[in-house]
Formats: sequence, structure tokens, C-alpha cells
Amino acid sequence: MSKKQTYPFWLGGVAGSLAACCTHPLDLTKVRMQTIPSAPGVKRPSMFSVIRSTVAESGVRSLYTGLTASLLRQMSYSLVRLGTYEAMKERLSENGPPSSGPLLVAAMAAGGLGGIAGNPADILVVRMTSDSVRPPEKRYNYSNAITGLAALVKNEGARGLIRGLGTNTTRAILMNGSQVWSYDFTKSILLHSRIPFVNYEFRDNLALHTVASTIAGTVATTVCSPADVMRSRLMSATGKTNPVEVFTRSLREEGFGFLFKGWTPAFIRLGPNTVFMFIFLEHIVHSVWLYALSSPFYGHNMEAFQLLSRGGAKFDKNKFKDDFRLFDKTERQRDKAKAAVKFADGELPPELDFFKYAQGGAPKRKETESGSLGRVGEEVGGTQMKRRRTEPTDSQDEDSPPIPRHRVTAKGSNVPKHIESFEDLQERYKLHTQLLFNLSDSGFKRPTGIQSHAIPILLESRDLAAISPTGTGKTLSYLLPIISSLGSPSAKLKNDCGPGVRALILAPTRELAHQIHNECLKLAQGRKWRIVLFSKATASTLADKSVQDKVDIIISTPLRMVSALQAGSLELRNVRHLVLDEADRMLDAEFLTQVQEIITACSHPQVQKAVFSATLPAGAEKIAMDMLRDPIRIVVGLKDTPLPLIAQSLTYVADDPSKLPTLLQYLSQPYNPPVLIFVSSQPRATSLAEELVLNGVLNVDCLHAGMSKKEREDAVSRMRRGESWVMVSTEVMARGMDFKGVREVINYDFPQNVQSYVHRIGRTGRAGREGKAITYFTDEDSPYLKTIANVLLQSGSSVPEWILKLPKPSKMKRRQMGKIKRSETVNKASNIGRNDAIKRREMIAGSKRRKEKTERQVSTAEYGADAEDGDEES
Ligand SMILES: Nc1ncnc2c1ncn2[C@@H]1O[C@H](COP(=O)(O)OP(=O)(O)OP(=O)(O)O)[C@@H](O)[C@H]1O
Repeated sequence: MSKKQTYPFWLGGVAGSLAACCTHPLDLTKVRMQTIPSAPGVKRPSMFSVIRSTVAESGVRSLYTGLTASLLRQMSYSLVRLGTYEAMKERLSENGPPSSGPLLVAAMAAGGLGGIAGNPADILVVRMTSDSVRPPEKRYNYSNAITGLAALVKNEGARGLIRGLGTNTTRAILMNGSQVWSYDFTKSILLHSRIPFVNYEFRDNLALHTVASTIAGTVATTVCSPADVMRSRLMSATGKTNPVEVFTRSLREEGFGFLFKGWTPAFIRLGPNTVFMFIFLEHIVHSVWLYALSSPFYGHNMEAFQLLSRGGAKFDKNKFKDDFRLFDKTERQRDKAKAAVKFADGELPPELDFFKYAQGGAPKRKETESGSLGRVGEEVGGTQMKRRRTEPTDSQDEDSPPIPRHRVTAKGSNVPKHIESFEDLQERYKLHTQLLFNLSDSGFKRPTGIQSHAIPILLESRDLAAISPTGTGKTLSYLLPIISSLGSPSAKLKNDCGPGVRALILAPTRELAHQIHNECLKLAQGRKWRIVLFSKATASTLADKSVQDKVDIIISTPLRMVSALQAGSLELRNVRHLVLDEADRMLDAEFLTQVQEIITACSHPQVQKAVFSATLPAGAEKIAMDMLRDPIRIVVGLKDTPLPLIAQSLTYVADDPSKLPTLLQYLSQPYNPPVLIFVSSQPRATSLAEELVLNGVLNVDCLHAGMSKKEREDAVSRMRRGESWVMVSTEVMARGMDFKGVREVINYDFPQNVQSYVHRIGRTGRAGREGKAITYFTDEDSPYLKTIANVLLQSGSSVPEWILKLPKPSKMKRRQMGKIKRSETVNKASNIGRNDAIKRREMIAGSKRRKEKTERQVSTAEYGADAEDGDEES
């Protein structure tokens, strides 16, 4: 179910009332259609004839007859049903997202309560809207809801208030169960799903609310129609009425179809009503929340929160405890005091320590159990099954190597003060409230270590080199300052900021660029910045200067960008913010020339440059520092060191052919999907994936740069949806990709270097979660083992004594590390007779790809459709 914010109880009533104002004429028409007495042989009036005759009474105004009753109904029925459902949902969410069953029950129960609360107003609605179609002597002539209510009690006593209560409550139960529940359900299904063909991904915005509420309206109309018809007939009747009698008489006279009588007008009324109600509700909740965040009154003593929650369900301070704290100065001051004490110790304040690795360094390492070479398939790290401890540990074993300290070190002139909360940004840098809201909406309550330091530095227009472990939120560290510094969208500024793109983010792979683009869109929600993922299609659109000048941010791979620069179809002269994500990769031999060309094209004198990575070897760092102006260098934890949250181990597998049986054996036992498996080449990735499938491993997927754009996108989507249990990949997935659920990484092939190891295993243990990383090593890999073992050691995983005693590989030797030649297939035994088949298949696939490419090029030329980007995989 989708995550929703708690809102004051009465907001549901307000949203319902606003919706009722829009759809009351339809409501009136529906009631009239349902209550006009039928006479044998006389055709029932159509919806349009009812509307026509209503307007004939006293003009368009008569379509609003009974509006006061309708508003009273919303302020009782909708207020209770929506408020109660939200409160129940909140309760059910205490231990994680609730499942649909309990939510459906909650929705129905809340509907029942709403039905009871709204019954008197419902009677008034039916009577007031259908009064004019009754014989004059039988009319009620209520002038408004209040006098109507008084007349009802006076004439029929308190019992009059419960007329039709049974059917009305049944209808309300069905209505809430179908409408509110199906809205939430549809929303959660659609959120982040992609519509095929148009390739649109739903986000929590107007489009999603509209589609989900339309579906909810259709479901609700169908489910509620029978109860609705019965309710109208019972409520419009005077004197004693028996529901069974009404039902059997209607059935006898009109057949079974009477239960769906007025479905079309009911839908025409309920459909828009549902759409309006949910859209109003979503927007009012959003606005109230924004108001709460920005109001100066809230900062002091939370009066406004109390005001908002007065008279209904309380604003759930427990759920919003983090936000609550943002506005509670006493608490904040207490936190600041605590932070000051912690900082004196050289540690991070607790609120910066989102990922908990800052609490005194790495966990206590486990002692090696075996001092000798393990048997094939035996994990010699000794820690892989044991969860990492992240509590601070002061006591150290004499023999233990030093525990690494994960603290933040900042070097440079006049380093701006770090922030302690996102709210500090609003106080210090006037961060737009919408951004603050979007952060909170994404569940980002506190800045991580890198964010708390990098964001103020970038907001103060300084150049930055930031090194922080994988999964610690580097993306937000640069996105937030960029978006905040841009101020208004270019299109609005009307060239005040100069024409042309204002921010450029470079990433080494298409997948990563896509992911950053998505993060950027999420953060920018609610404002109209133009954020473009640079592809062949967008490049051709942006070739039009007038379009280009309206773009605020471009996210691209270097290759794609350089092609556009060389073609003269893009200008970067106005770029004020340039970020290199995965900086060491971007500055390595393969990309350096392209990146330099792009940097040169960003010729604005005030361009701010920043480089981010989890690893930055000395060579790359030197290049980066030379390119930055008066830079600040931030390091979180130890350079090139993974988080202690990842339990790392090394598994001896003797030789390459022994890896497959070891892996199959591992996967035949319970494991934590999804598992990400890294191999050294594209053919090996395909081959391993095939072998796993042939051996009955379920939900195996494969991703490498040799696959088409569509295949790669599909593989990433399957992974995000949790449909892939085992993903075999190459280095293309090693950097930056954020699949929160990845619990285990297996290095099937030994990594090429330390950086590759750190990034590969960094696909797990993200955002504070624990992870597990296993690295297979063969006799051939053993000369390089010590290099990786040192990384394990630095980050607190244990390493067998014998590995520690291995000689340190020379620089020359280390360079050879990534150059081990491995067979293209992982199972030579199945090669016999298969090689030909594989070659044939590859030839067919190749020709298919070529054909597709030609077709795409043709269609690109004709329709400007997206075409495949260049591959950036090494
Ligand atoms: N302040 C925050 N609070 C909670 N979660 C956060 C916060 N900032 C980022 N995250 C989440 O942490 C995860 C990792 O973030 P991100 O991908 O930016 O890490 P990274 O440091 O760039 O990793 P890598 O080095 O692998 O690229 C993401 O799922 C992101 O949504």
C-alpha cells in the first residue's frame, strides 16, 4: 500500500465537500432517477430528461437543490469514514506497510462508522433532491439542511434519523471498502510502474491520483449500485417501509436489473466525485503539510500541529516524531548540545549518523577460525553468516588490527559549517519549502554524513571532492544544492540567468544516469524545472536552441554529451554546476579525454565543479583536485573502504571450473534474494545465467553492456520490481546502482582492482541496511588476494591468518590483477557441441540487433524516437 501522511481528521470532510460542490447536480439527477416511481408500460426517464426537467424548475440553480444537505453529509459521512480509515491505517502501519486484507477490513469498518454518522444528512439529501418529483402533497419542503434536520426530528422523532440506517450503512461499508481501499491499492500498484509504449513512470502526482481515483470510482459504482438503489427507495418513502418488501416488490416489477438502475448516472456522479475527492484530499493534505513545514508558528511550540489536529484524530506525533523534532526548538537545542559533545570526540553527531557506521568505527572483528587454506567452497572469511555489529567498541583485542574510524574529515580553506538537519538548510540557506517537503516525502528525515557536510559546501558555491562509502547518499548530496541553487526554472526566469543549460551531471553508465534522473525528478517534484536525461532522442530535441535554453539540468553519460558537443548541437556555456559522479571512473583513461572536453565546454567563469565517489585513487584525485578551484575535500570514513554493515568473506574455489558447482551448491540452500553476481566479461555473464537456468535456479536475469537498451532497461525494471532473484552482471552494474533490496553480492570472478571490489560489494548494505558479500578466489587469483584481504580488514571483516601472511603484491603485479584470462563460458563441460550453437545464436542475435538498429534509426529520423545510446561499459 502506498505511504500516506496522517492528516487532521476533518480534512476528509473538507475534500468531500469540495467534491460535492462540483458533482452535486449529478448526485441530484441520480437520486431523482432512482426514486421516480415507475408505472407499468411507462418508460423511465433518461438522465438527460431528468436534467432537463430539473433545469426547467427554476433554471440551473435548481441543479443545486439540497446542496446544504450534501455538504452536511460530507462533513459527517466523509469526515468520519476517511478520518477513521486514515487513523486505522496509521495503526496498521506501525510495524511496516500493512497488507491489503487488514486494510480492506479497516476501510469497511470506517465506512460503517461513516454510514452511521452520515445517515441523517443522507436522508436529507435524498429528500431535498427528489422533493420536486414527488406529488405536491407529499413534499417535505425543507429549505436547508438544518431546518430539514429539525423538521425530520420534529415530525418523525429520533427514529426518523435512523431511517434506512441498515442499507445506508451497508452501502457505506461497501463504498469505503471498494472506493477508498481500491484507491490505495491501485495507487500502490501504479506507483513507479511504467506504462508500456509511452514509457511513462507513475509518480505520486496528479496523473497517478487521477488514474487511481477513476479506477476507484468505477469499482465503487459497481459494488455499491444495489445498496444505493435500495437506500434511495427506502429513504424517499414515508411511513413504515420494510427493506425486504421493497426489494421483492422491485424485483417482481422490474427484474434483477433494478439493482443496477441508474448505474450510468451513478458512475457519472460517483466517478468524478471520487476523482475530485481524492485529488482535493491529496492536495489539501499536501498544502497543509507544506504550511506546517513553513509556518513560523510551528517552529516554536507546535501550536499549529495542535490546531490542525483539534477536534479529531491527533496528528500522529509518533509517526512524525522526526519532523516534530525539526520544529521543536527545545529538543533541537538538546540535540545540538549532544552533538557538540560528540564532536569533541571527533565523532559524528547522532543525527548525522543515519547509517550508524559513524558510531565509533568498525565492529569488532571475529577471529579467524582456520589458519590454513580452506577446502574448496569453504568460506574462509569466517564472518559471512554473522551479522555485523555496529555498536561502538572501545575495548580492543591486543591482537586485533586497529579498528577503522568512520569520521568525516574536511580539508580546505574556510570550510562551511556542516548541517545537523535538513531544517537547518531552510534557516541558513532559505531552502525552498517544497524541497523540504519532497525530502520528507521520500523518507529522508536526516542528512547522512556526506550530506550534512557536502550540501552546505555546495550551497556556498565552493568546489568539492567528496569521498564517501557506497550507499551513503552521495546523489542527494549534489542534487539538493543544485536544485536549490537554481531557484526558479529557466523557463520562468526568462533569461535572467543567461540562456542555456545551468547544471550538468555526468555518470559513467546509462543505467546510473537514468537512476540519477529519477532521483532528481523525485526531488524536484512540485516545481517546473526541466530535467533531461540525455539520450539520442532528447539530444535531437535539444538541438533546437529555444528548447535547449529552457532546460535546467542535464544528466548524461560522457560519450553522449561529447557527441552532441562535437555535432555543435549543444552549448554548455551557461553551466553553473558540473558534477562528476563516480569521479574516479570518469577520470580514468577511458573517459578522461571526453570528460576534459566537456569541462572545457562548461566555460562560464562561475562554474562550480564537484566530484563524488566512494573510491578515489591517488592518480584520479590529483586530476580532480587540479580541475577544481580552491576545493574542499571531504572524506567519510576511510578512503576505498566499504561499510562494516557488509559482512565480507572470501571463498576458496581452487580453479575456474569449480566455481559453478560451488555457486549451485550455495543457491541450493536458503539464500536471501535478490543476489547480485559479478563476472568479468559479457560472454561469461550470459553463460553463467544460462547455466543457472539449466540447473533449475529460479528467476535468473542477466545484464551487461552487450545487451540492447531495451533489454537492459527491462532487466533493471525486473530487478527493481523484485522479480529477479539472481542477477548476473558485469561491471556495468558495479557502480552507483541502487537496488535497496540487494542482500547478497557474489564476486564469481575476482574483481579487477580494489575500486571494482568496493563498488561491486557496495550494491548491498545500502542506506543503513546490512549486506553480505562473498568473493570466490582461485589459485590463479591468490597473488592478488592480499590486496582485497586488506580491504576486508580495514572495514572490520576477519581474514584468515595465512592470507595476512601472503606477500604484498608489487605494483606491477597489482596491474596484472584485472587481466586474468578466463574462458568465455563458465562450464567447459557443456561446451561440447554447444560452442557452435552459441556462435549461431550470437550471429542471429547480432543480425537481429543490427536490423532493429536500422529500423530504429529510420524511425528516429522520421519520428524523433529514442535510439540506443553508446555503451559505456568497460
Ligand atoms: N538522508 C537520507 N535518509 C535516508 N535514506 C537516504 C538518505 N539519503 C539517501 N538515502 C538513500 O540511500 C540510498 C543510497 O543513496 P545513493 O545511491 O545516493 O548512495 P551513493 O553514496 O551515491 O552510493 P554509490 O557510491 O553506490 O553510488 C538510496 O536508496 C537513497 O534513497
